[in-house]
Amino acid sequence: MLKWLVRAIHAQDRSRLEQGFRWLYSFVKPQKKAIAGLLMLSLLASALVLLQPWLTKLLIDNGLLAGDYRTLIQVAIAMVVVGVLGTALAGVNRYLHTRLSGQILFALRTDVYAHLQRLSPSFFGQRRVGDLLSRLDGDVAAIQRFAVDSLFSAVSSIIGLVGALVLLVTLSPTLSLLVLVLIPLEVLWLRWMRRKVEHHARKMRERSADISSFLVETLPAIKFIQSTGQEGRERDRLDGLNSNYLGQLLTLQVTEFFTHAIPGTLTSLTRAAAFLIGGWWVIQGQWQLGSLIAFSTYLGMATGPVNSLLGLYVAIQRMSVSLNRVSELRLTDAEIESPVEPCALPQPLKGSLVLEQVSFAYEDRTPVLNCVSVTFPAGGKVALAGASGAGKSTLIDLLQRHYDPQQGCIRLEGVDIRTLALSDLRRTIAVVSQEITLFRGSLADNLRYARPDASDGEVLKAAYDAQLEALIEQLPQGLGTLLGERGQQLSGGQKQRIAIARALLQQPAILVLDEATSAVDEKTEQQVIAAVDRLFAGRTRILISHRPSTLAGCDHRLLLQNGHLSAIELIPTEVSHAS
Ligand SMILES: Nc1ncnc2c1ncn2[C@@H]1O[C@H](COP(=O)(O)OP(=O)(O)OP(=O)(O)O)[C@@H](O)[C@H]1O
Repeated sequence: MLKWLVRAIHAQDRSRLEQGFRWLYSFVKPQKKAIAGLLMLSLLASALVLLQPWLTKLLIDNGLLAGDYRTLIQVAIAMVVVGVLGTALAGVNRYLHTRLSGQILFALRTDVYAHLQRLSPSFFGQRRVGDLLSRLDGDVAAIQRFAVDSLFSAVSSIIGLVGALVLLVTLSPTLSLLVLVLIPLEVLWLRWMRRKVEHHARKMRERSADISSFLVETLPAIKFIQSTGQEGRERDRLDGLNSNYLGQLLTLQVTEFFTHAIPGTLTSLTRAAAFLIGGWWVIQGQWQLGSLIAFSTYLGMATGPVNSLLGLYVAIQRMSVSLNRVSELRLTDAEIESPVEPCALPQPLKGSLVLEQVSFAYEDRTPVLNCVSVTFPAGGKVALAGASGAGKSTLIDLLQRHYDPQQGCIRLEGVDIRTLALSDLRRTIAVVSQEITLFRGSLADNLRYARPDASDGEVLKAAYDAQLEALIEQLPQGLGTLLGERGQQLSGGQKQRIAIARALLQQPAILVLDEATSAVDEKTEQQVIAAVDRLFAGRTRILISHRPSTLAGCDHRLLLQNGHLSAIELIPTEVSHAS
């Protein structure tokens, strides 16, 4: 079944699509019972729909034309009962269907999101956020719609088609031959059109991703755009992107229109032919009027499902485009994985870090670190200096395993960090970097981000230690004040101190301050560093800064230059000295 489906789609990368379908099926499978229940309801609903024209036939032939008023009343009551039952069933169906759709949609989206969480910064560096958004949102929804809606549409179409065909043949086997001409013609047409629809659907999703990317990029930069007076240019860019999208949308609409219009016209022609032939028989007295009306209704009911079954083909094409785009994300391997059986962190953890012959280069770039060996002694306060772009932040990224070195090894307390659980490693080394991440929520929520279980007292103490007292007093609801999106109402220095308070709460064995106090004045910086020294006395601290005053109080000083680390002052190291 799967292989047939993949072959039918004519995908370029069949194995990826096959994997995509398997993935999709793993979400549909647990809902088997709910799906079976809904299918039963659909079956009942379809049977009720099929019953209506037959009741009309009985009403005309056995009631009206036969002059039998009793039958007329009975059929009319039956029609009301069938109508009410059908409406009730449709309501229940709709509720259960929406619930099932939602459950599958959210499970799919959470799964893709969880996979993205495992990918390294280099993946996100190469991707546009807008494109990721459109895959997580639009494409996942398109896949879910296919998985649930199309399944039910297919089942009710098949029931409708088979039921209508049986009733057509019952009413007139000869006239039913018309369907044999109609269906092959429709199939031929739709086979021809399907590639065009697939092509235009893919293009349209790409244009939509362009708009999302534009908005994601420019909305956070509105202030910069205003300062540089480029509002008009950005509006023009958006106009351009909008008209590209509209152009593609219209092309798709026109293609889809013709895809469905021709089968629709063929259906009308067939019905007209049925009326001409069947009508002649009625005039000749060879057939009953009720039968002709019922036949014409069933003919519409038979061609409807044929159209939607063939439309399903188009839906599969479109869904396969989305499934491919989502599969591409899902099949991107995480470069950094937690080991299957991680080593336990040595206890008590003193916090020594050793780099042994570490070399690292970003893809296709010159090496940032070249055979670097160095020890960050447990409990020491080490300054890491170096020109902008020398690779200081990269070195810190290696410590937290956002990347792995191409050569050499990094040891925490003598243990290769690649053998540790990622969560243990990252909990042990807290990094306060230049870019501060703040989320929607209160100041207290943001402070306890890395330690959600911290008590109010602990949060307040960490905030005071990070010199946030003045800010808390100034905010209308103190720690409970909502910070808004990305903490835009805060100064750079305030954000930095929030990040330091977070690290204080986390109580890591190793604390890295990567230009973490660059935005505060020197006096506040001295106070923050003094608090860090007091609270982290005996723990390993690595300070990166361009300010001599920040680096002055360090036990050891290192200079990163041209991929090599040299000691400004001697640091005892077990492996070799700073190379
Ligand atoms: N994701 C990346 N992909 C490719 N190259 C990168 C990436 N991140 C950084 N680089 C490059 O690696 C080099 C080191 O960058 P890094 O950010 O580590 O320097 P830094 O010493 O921390 O600089 P600064 O003091 O300005 O923060 C730079 O040349 C930078 O352009």
